[in-house]
Amino acid sequence: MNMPQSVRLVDVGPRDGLQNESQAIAVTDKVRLVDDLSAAGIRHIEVGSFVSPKWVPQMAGSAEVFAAIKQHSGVSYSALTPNMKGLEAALEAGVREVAVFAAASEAFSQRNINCSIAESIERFAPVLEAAQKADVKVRGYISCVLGCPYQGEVPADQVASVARELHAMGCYEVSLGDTIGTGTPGVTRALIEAVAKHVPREQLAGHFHDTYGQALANIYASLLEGVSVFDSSVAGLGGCPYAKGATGNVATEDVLYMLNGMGIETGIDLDLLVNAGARINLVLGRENGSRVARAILAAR
Ligand SMILES: CC(C)(COP(=O)([O-])OP(=O)([O-])OC[C@H]1O[C@@H](n2cnc3c(N)ncnc32)[C@H](O)[C@@H]1OP(=O)([O-])[O-])[C@@H](O)C(=O)NCCC(=O)NCCSC(=O)C[C@@](C)(O)CC(=O)[O-]
Repeated sequence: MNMPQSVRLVDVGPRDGLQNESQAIAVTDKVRLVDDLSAAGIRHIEVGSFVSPKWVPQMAGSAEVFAAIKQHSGVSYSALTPNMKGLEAALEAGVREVAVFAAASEAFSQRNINCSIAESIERFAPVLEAAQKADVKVRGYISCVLGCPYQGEVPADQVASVARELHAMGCYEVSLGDTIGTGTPGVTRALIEAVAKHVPREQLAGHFHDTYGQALANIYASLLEGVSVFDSSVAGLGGCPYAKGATGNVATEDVLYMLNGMGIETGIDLDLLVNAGARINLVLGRENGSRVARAILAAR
């Protein structure tokens, strides 16, 4: 397998990162974060979610955020939509890319979206159909691909089967989520091999939380398997409201530093990205979750 020469980083900080914050965050701060990320050269930004505000209150203002961000051509600004209600709200807000989200674990599916895996796939079918009619791209997520906070081990075959369904129903990319960050490089490679029997590697993405400090190693393992799209959060923002103790996604700055060192192209400016992370940390009163950013900021 050839190592990819370029990588697309999807910054999920404004959504996966901020969804977990209990303090109120002003729309202007969310907008600033998205605009800072696009200015740093991020070409895919997950801006928010159209989900129940009772379940995830922090994402309630997503339509306002979409209305206020500066949208640049060549940048995809996406949002989560778990059902038709979410898709309708996203379309009304002018969103051009959405994501449906399933799980590979029944227990997590129930806690996260209040239905079984099979029911979630049924709910997604009209979302895919309506999105395609509106010429809106749909990405698919699978949570708990390398372990579940409620069920423990998750068989790779189960992940592969959900990935096959999402791909077959029209998701242009399937993002494999290590929600609780327990995966290690060997199982990551085995998982990609199992899933790649059903979904081409060029249509897979890795979404690693860094709870156990394994995310960069798992990204390297995924690169060896030919995966060239990774989700990450600037400054390592976030966690997951339905996975107790989960820390944020791997920090975008840390992934970028590794890719730069390997000569892999991303189009992202590390210094501008560090500034974006530093600014949102100031707003949140939070310590920077990126080791690379901490080192760069200390050296400045
Ligand atoms: C999926 C539902 C809505 C089902 O929730 P439900 O309660 O089963 O839905 P329902 O259809 O019975 O509706 C109940 C209420 O929610 C409303 N409702 C229904 N749908 C919507 C909507 N789209 N937007 C706004 N409101 C909505 C609906 O109108 C109704 O309002 P009420 O009559 O009670 O006032 C709920 O479980 C939910 O919103 N869950 C949120 C899940 C979520 O956002 N989780 C975090 C993101 S996933 C993630 O972080 C993992 C990922 C992707 O990053 C990968 C990884 O790392 O693993």
